[in-house]
Amino acid sequence: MAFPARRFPIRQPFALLPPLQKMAATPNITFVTGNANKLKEVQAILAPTGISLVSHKLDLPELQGTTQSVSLEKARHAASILQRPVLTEDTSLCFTAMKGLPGPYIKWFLDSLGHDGLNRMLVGFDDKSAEAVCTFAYCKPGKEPVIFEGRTNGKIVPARGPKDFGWDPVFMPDGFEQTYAEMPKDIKNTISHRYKALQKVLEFLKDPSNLE
Ligand SMILES: O=c1nc[nH]c2c1ncn2[C@H]1C[C@H](O)[C@@H](COP(=O)(O)OP(=O)(O)OP(=O)(O)O)O1
Ligand SMILES: [Mg+2]
Repeated sequence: MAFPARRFPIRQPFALLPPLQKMAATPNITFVTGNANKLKEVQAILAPTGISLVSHKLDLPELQGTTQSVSLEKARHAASILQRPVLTEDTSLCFTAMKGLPGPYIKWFLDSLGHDGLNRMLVGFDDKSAEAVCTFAYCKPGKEPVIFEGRTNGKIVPARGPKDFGWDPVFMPDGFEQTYAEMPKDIKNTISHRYKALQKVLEFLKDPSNLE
């Protein structure tokens, strides 16, 4: 008997992470980002929790430094401008062969070099592996932010799939034959760097004392 084709090819057994659970108390969270695609993914991942997300578009200055320091500073800045608790997020793409670069500077590399240029950066290296890193920061005005990180390993491949979200077409997560761009959104949203970071954000939000 022929088995139906998989909706998404899997190279090795891969456990999808569980959808996030509904929360008892559902706080209103102000998520500050200038990126509409990030916002859509965060809303989709949080939908089962009942959390309502108020989004605020601010063009925040991004200091140079590690992913963590960029993220901390974005959150401090947003909380001080809006004078309310905020959630911000910074995304890095780290090439192993380049010891973690472009990292938090991926936005500028992608803007200048495009998908093809990101592949060309690795032409001289056998190791095409990369790590997608998502760092959320939650900050109350005048307080120190708390950060939550999610990481997904994969490799850099020639662009495949829709080109509407950043470097999705050139990132193929480990265990899959499809790039982030090719796979259905509901699959990306259960394996992604963003999903894993949001799991940790939710653990934190479950404790009401963290929100006071
Ligand atoms: O899941 C993703 N899949 C593919 N590409 C992605 C993803 N997530 C962020 N990206 C892109 C957007 C930007 O080119 C860079 C991160 O830069 P990053 O500063 O975090 O984002 P951003 O400036 O667009 O929005 P924000 O206002 O939240 O800082 O990687
Ligand atoms: Mg940014």
